[in-house]
Amino acid sequence: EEWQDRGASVIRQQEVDSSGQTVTRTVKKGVKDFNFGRTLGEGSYSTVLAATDRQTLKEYAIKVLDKRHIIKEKKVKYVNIERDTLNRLTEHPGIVRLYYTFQDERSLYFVLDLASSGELLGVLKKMGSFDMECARFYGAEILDSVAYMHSRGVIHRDLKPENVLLDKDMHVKITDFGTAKILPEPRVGGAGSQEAPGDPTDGAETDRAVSFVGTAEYVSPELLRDKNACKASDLWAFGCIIYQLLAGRPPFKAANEYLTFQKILALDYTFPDAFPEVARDLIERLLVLEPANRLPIEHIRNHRFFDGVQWGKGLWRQKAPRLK
Ligand SMILES: Nc1ncnc2c1ncn2[C@@H]1O[C@H](COP(=O)(O)OP(=O)(O)OP(=O)(O)O)[C@@H](O)[C@H]1O
Ligand SMILES: O=C(O)C[C@H](Cc1nc2cc(Cl)cc(Cl)c2[nH]1)c1ccc(Cl)cc1
Repeated sequence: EEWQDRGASVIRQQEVDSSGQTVTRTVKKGVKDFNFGRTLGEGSYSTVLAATDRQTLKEYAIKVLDKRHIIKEKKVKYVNIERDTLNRLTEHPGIVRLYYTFQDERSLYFVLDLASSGELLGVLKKMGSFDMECARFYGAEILDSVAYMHSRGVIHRDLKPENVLLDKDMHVKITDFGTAKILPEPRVGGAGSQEAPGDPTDGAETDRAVSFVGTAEYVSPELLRDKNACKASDLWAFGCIIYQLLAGRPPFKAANEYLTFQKILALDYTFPDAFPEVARDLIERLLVLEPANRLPIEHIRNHRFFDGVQWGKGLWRQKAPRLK
């Protein structure tokens, strides 16, 4: 039997020895337990490699960060936020799972689920755009994953097709939690415990200097206006993603970031001709300037756009639709 202390790299294994005694061995996972393979990609502060556990032969993605670089670039906070956030999000198929973290003298290591089919953005670019069946399936898996994150008090804050990875069966694995926000535990019975998703008191960035702004095309108006991100900010990004899956481009895109921000604040976007009406209706209820007026997740699940979707385990067990 094997259980592991979340996030630490300590694994305890129980075995029964020859005299019938139960023995618990403490095993520390480290670099030498893995065979490293091809490079899956590079980040600003990281390299992600495919790797195989030499004992179990299980395949992982290992994100390697250079300590000196992390310290020099003042990214220590982001690395520890990524670790703490992933440690809270361990029970959902749509979130890249963190198995262990460890370090050696030079580097830090995140041992993660391997998402071997790359980024949703890459697949979307290859297809041009998705048909309604594919947009509905990927929209549903992303929404189900966001609902789980929010239920665990986590706001992603940088949802976009690059951060939606795909596993070998073409199911969603959301990644990149270094810029997520972990909401303070709601006070039991206190005024704040009835928070609405768009309620600015729901643990939004209270410090004056905003610590993080997402990616221009998906940034919410409240983050641009009041420097406050809330759960509903992820629903704004979700609306942008659904639009992009069907249109092949995001709703707010201009020649530079400043002009993109102007379009967002002015809600200046249009739908291409022949854009499916049921998708248009959903998007119009998500791309709403006032966060509290955006459709809450339970209402999104019941929207006509998702008619026919089996929510829950069925969604994750079914075969992903063939991209056409
Ligand atoms: N679990 C994973 N499985 C497969 N590929 C991954 C996984 N995690 C990241 N990658 C790929 O590795 C690359 C680097 O990812 P990483 O998260 O280290 O940096 P990033 O977030 O893409 O870049 P930045 O740090 O600049 O935001 C990305 O292109 C991503 O597609
Ligand atoms: O063992 C743990 O889980 C806790 C450590 C905490 C930690 N040790 C660090 C050392 C350095 Cl130099 C930089 C960062 Cl960001 C560091 N973060 C850790 C190790 C590896 C990773 Cl990927 C994240 C955090």
